[in-house]
Amino acid sequence: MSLEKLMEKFLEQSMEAEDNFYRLEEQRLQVEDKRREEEHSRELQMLQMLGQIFASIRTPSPAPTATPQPSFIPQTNLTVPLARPSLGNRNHPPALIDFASHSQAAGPGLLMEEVIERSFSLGTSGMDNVIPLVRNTIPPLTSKKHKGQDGRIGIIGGCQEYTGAPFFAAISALKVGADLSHVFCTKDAAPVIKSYSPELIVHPVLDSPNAVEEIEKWLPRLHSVVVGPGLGREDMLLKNAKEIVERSKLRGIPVIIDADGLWLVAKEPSVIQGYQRGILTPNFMEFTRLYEAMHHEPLDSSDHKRSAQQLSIALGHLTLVLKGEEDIITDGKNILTCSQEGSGRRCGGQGDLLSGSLGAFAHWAFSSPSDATKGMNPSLVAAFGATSLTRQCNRQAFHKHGRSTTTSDMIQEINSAFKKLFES
Ligand SMILES: NC(=O)C1=CN([C@@H]2O[C@H](COP(=O)(O)OP(=O)(O)OC[C@H]3O[C@@H](n4cnc5c(N)ncnc54)[C@H](OP(=O)(O)O)[C@@H]3O)[C@@H](O)[C@H]2O)[C@@H](O)CC1
Ligand SMILES: Nc1ncnc2c1ncn2[C@@H]1O[C@H](COP(=O)(O)OP(=O)(O)OP(=O)(O)O)[C@@H](O)[C@H]1O
Repeated sequence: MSLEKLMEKFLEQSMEAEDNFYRLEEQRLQVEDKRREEEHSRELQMLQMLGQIFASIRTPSPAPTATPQPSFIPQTNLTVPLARPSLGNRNHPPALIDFASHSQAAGPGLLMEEVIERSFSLGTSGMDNVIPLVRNTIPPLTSKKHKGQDGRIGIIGGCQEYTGAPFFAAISALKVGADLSHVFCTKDAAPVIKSYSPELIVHPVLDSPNAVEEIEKWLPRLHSVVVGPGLGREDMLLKNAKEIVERSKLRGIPVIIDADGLWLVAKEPSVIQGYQRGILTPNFMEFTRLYEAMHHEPLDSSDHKRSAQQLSIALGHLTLVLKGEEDIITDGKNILTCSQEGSGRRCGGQGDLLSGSLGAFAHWAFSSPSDATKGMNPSLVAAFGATSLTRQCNRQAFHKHGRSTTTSDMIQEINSAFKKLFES
C-alpha cells in the first residue's frame, strides 16, 4: 500500500476514533444527567423540609427550637447538556416562571430563595460550607499523571491595546495548577504576550481570515475557555469570539466570559443564554449593561443580590459572578456571597486573575464526580474557589506592597493563598 493510502487510512481511523469518543462521552453525560436529576428531586424534598423548619423558626412559637445546621446543599437543576438551544422570550423567560413557582415552596413567610441564601451566605462563618467543596474538586498532585491532565485552558483575547489582560488570565490559570495555557490573540499582540512569559502558548490567529477554523482545531484539546480579557470591541474580533463560544458549547466545554466578552453578550445574549457550563464574571458596570440589555429597563441598584438572581434567570440560569465589595455568585436558584477579606487596592487586572483561575477551577469542578460538590452546581463551586482565591491574593499582596500593589504582585501570591485556603 502506498504511503498516501496509508495516511488516508490512518486519518479515517483517527476520525472514527474521535467520533466514537464523542458518542461515548455524550452517553456518559446522559447517564450522569439522569443520576443528577434523581439526586435533585431527593434534595428538593429535603429542601422543602428545611424551608418548613426555617418557617417555623420565623413564626414565634411557645417552645423555640435550635437553629438547624443545614447538613446538605440544596440544588435544583443540575442537567449539563452538551449544547442547549437558547431561550427565546427575553421578557418572560420560562425559567422565571419556574423560579417563581419554586419560590413559594419553603412555606409561609419565607421564600425559597431566602432559605437557600441563608444556607450558603458566606460571611466569615459560612466560608466553611463551600471551601471544602472546592477542595474536593482540586486534583491531587501525583506522579501518575501526564502533562495536560490537570487542565488545558484557552484564553480568547489580546489585541493591540490590551496585552496585559490575557497574560494575567493565562498565567493565573497556570499558577493555580492548570498544566497548559493557550492564548488566542491578534497577530500584533502575540509577540508582546510571548515576551512576558515563555510559559504561555500564544497563537497569533484571532484577526486572521480563518481565525475560527484555526482556533477550533485546538478546541478538542481544551478543558475550558475564557473569553474576553483584552479582547477589545472590534466587530471582527467579537464575531470570531462569538463563533468560538458557539463551537465550545457544542463540545460541552466550560466557557467563562469576562470583560469585552460581556460586551458581546450584552449585544447578543443568545450566544451563551441557557448554557449550563457558562459562567459570566461582570464588574458592576458590565453587570448594569447586561441587566439593561436583558430587562429593557434601568437597573434598580438597591438590591444587588436580587438583580443578579433576576439576570441569571433571564439568561437561562447561567452562573453569574457579580464582583464588588462582596462577590455575589448565583445561578438564579442558589446565591453565594464571597466576602473573603481583600484590601482597598483596586488596580486593573484583578478581574483577569479571577477569570483565568476560574478557567482551571471550572474544569476541575465539572470533571469531578457530583458527590465532590455534594450535588451543588459545579459552576458555583468553581466561582467561589476563584473569587476567594483572588481576594486572598489581593489581601496578601497588599500586606507586602501596600498602595503599590499591582496584579503582578497578586499573581506572586497565588501559591501561598491557594495553600492557605484549600490545602491547610
Ligand atoms: N493591563 C491590561 O491590559 C488590562 C486590560 N483590561 C482590559 O481592558 C478592556 C476594557 O475593560 P474595562 O473594564 O476597562 O472597560 P469598560 O467596561 O469600558 O469599563 C470602563 C469603565 O467602567 C467603569 N467601571 C469599571 N468598573 C466599575 C465598577 N466596579 N463600578 C462602577 N463603574 C465601573 C469605569 O468608569 P469611570 O470610573 O471612568 O466612570 C471605567 O472607566 C478589557 O478588554 C479588559 O480585559 C483590564 O482587564 C485591565 C487590565
Ligand atoms: N470593593 C471591593 N472590595 C474588595 N474586593 C473587591 C472590591 N471590588 C472588587 N473586588 C475584587 O476584585 C476582583 C476583581 O474585581 P473588579 O471589580 O476589579 O473586576 P474588573 O473591573 O473586571 O477587573 P479588570 O481590571 O481585570 O477588568 C474580584 O475578585 C473582586 O472580588
